[in-house]
Amino acid sequence: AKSHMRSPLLGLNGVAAMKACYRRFDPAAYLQYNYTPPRADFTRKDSIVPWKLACLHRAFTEGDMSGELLVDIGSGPTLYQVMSGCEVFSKVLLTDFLEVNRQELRRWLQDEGQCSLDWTPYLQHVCKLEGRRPSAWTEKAAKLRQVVADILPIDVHCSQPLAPDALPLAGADCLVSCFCLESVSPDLAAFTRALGHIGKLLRPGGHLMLIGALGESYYFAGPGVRIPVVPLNEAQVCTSLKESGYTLIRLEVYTLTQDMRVGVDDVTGVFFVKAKKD
Ligand SMILES: C[S@@+](CC[C@H](N)C(=O)[O-])C[C@H]1O[C@@H](n2cnc3c(N)ncnc32)[C@H](O)[C@@H]1O
Ligand SMILES: O=[N+]([O-])c1ccc2c(c1)CN[C@@H](CO)C2
Repeated sequence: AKSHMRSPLLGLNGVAAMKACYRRFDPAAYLQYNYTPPRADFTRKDSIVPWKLACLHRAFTEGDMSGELLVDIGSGPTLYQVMSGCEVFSKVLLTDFLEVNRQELRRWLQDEGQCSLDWTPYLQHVCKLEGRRPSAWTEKAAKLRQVVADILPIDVHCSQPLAPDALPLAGADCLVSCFCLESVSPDLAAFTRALGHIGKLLRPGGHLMLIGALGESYYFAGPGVRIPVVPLNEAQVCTSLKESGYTLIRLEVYTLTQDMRVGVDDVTGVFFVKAKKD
């Protein structure tokens, strides 16, 4: 007899259910949905990706950074989030939960084979933000390939998200994390716990750059791959940061215009946080 259909997620705890969802994450589709026009349109001032790159550029270059090691938490298949930081820190570690994403990053970094997205326009845009001519993008690509030391597995729901020997004892000097915590947590409490877990990877006085979704309850990570998201508002982000031992330096918010809502999620805004670990 046909075994009755059982939802694969029933009976799993919230974190396990989220991990089951991520088994269907499709890097190429994810990049197509979020990192091509209109959301990544460098000819438009109101496009989301240029806004994110401007926030990161300012945060990394306003003179309060120190140290050598930058760690990106939940990198996914994207590199934009370290294109400013790679000029400030001598060592960058990328991390992700899924091997398919780590493979995507490795393909670009080892400059071999077809990548799912051409990062050239991103490199050129960040060069422009740095006052360099866009043709310097080849130098920035070389810089990025030179400073990225490794691409590591990570699980932000573990109290120790990385392998024990992944970081120096003192911890990282800076963390960046974009659209990870709220997209991998079953609820606000788990989001806040994960924020605390990654905080343990950061040295006291180190900085956290956090980009995330506001008011989002789901997103598609491929055709029919619907992933639940913890819907956050600004106040919850600030409270979670405080509860997890960070001091807020700056919070900036981007509100999506109608044409940025392309049907791949129900996100209403994007937050950028620069914070310092107490
Ligand atoms: C929405 S994507 C964000 C990707 C990228 N940082 C960006 O800015 O677009 C969320 C990422 O979190 C990763 N992820 C899923 N579960 C995770 C976990 N338990 N710990 C850390 N990362 C996880 C996924 O593999 C995915 O790459
Ligand atoms: O507009 N964007 O640049 C952009 C980039 C990535 C993501 C979103 C929006 C919204 N959904 C999240 C996953 O929860 C992923």
